[in-house]
Amino acid sequence: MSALRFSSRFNPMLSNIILVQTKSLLFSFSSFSSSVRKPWLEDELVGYIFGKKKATEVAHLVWRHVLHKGDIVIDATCGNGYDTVAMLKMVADESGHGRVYGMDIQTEALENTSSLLDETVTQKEKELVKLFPICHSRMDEVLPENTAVRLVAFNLGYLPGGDKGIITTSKTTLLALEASKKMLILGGLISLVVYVGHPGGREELETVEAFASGLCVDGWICCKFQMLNRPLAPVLVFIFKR
Ligand SMILES: C[S@@+](CC[C@H](N)C(=O)[O-])C[C@H]1O[C@@H](n2cnc3c(N)ncnc32)[C@H](O)[C@@H]1O
Repeated sequence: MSALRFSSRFNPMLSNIILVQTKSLLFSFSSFSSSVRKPWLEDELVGYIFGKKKATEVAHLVWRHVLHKGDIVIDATCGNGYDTVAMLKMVADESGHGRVYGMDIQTEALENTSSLLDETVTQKEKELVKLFPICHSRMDEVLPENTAVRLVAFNLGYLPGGDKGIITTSKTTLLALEASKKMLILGGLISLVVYVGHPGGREELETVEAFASGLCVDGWICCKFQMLNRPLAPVLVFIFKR
């Protein structure tokens, strides 16, 4: 596993130091998804490195690099719906193709997601979203058999503004990762934003890392983005199926 260090010495105002542990750099994704250079992706990564972009923004940019109109995607943790809306915008097309299968164990989260969809997308686009009040470990039960999934996204932890006691857990996250692995098509991505500041968060990150580290190099590219001097900052993990 290679490691790159980006230090803030180019700009003394900035204090972030980032460790990028990767079996291959993020840019390797481009050789599989498109040969066209995407300067905005570079901008977002540089923004993240210099503390101007959030982990979720980087995740959305990476999704945009992988997704096409008409794709089928899974939001494994709908929460307040921001990720659902972001991925819907990337896959929805005029002909009504593209699907977002969203799930959350809290009905409050699904209601928030539904309200955000009402506010931000058209009724036709909203019809492309299917929401399920279930644990993401059961995702294979709600998707039609042999569905070709391009993206499974996890934004782990608790519902912002909700009950902080209801959180994702290592056990069900691992089961959901195993299910995602089976459903993903070649060129697909499992994307995780992992929070470590709450009880169980660090253990959950270790579970995610162990899962990703165990995938064969021939079939998968697995990388992690982590702030070194902000130990409670969210960690980004991308698992790309070659
Ligand atoms: C950090 S929030 C997600 C934020 C969301 N993606 C957004 O854009 O607003 C994490 C969500 O995961 C949900 N969750 C917890 N355990 C879950 C499970 N086993 N299956 C599905 N969702 C779960 C929580 O209810 C919470 O709404």
